[in-house]
Amino acid sequence: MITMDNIIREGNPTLREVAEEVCLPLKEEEIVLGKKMLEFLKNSQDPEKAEELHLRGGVGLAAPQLDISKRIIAVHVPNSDPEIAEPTLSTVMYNPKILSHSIQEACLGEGEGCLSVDREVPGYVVRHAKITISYYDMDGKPHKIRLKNYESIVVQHEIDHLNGVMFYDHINEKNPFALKEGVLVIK
Ligand SMILES: OCN(O)CCCc1ccccc1
Ligand code: NI
Repeated sequence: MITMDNIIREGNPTLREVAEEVCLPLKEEEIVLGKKMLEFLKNSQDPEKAEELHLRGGVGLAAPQLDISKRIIAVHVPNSDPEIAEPTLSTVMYNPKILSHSIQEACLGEGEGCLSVDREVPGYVVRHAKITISYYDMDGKPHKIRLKNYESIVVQHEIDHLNGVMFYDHINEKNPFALKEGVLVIK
């Protein structure tokens, strides 16, 4: 089971590498890794398990954060409506790729954090508002989906990890809360 001890922190060079694509058909160990990454996210969002295992809550995780430089990410985004148990996006993505994106940009109103960054880094992380991505799932099945709002932001944060990019690389150093005209601020 993955715990915080398995997550490497900023300063580890793996976080600045461009990760390798995985080959199809997926190796058993790559499928098992994906399942463990998703399990970690679910545990991190379960109050009892998170406390018991000392987990920071996470909605996404990328293999390089486990010191595995492969293009594998997991996302588990709960529904913003607490009445709805079904997550809005819960999957493992192999070789995720942004095929196209909106001109419009967006950012989270509260900024971003990262399980590999043990400090607050205030500021707007401006990203594409909408993206169309392709990826393979754990069964090796190809997908092409469009994402917007919070899900789009999370997946871009994770794909950044596959390219050695950290969220604070996007923050305007001079004025972290500078916002160009028309950028959508997601609450
Ligand atoms: O890479 C995963 N991670 O460090 C956990 C936090 C994920 C995340 C947090 C804020 C906005 C987008 C994504
Ligand atoms: Ni991160």
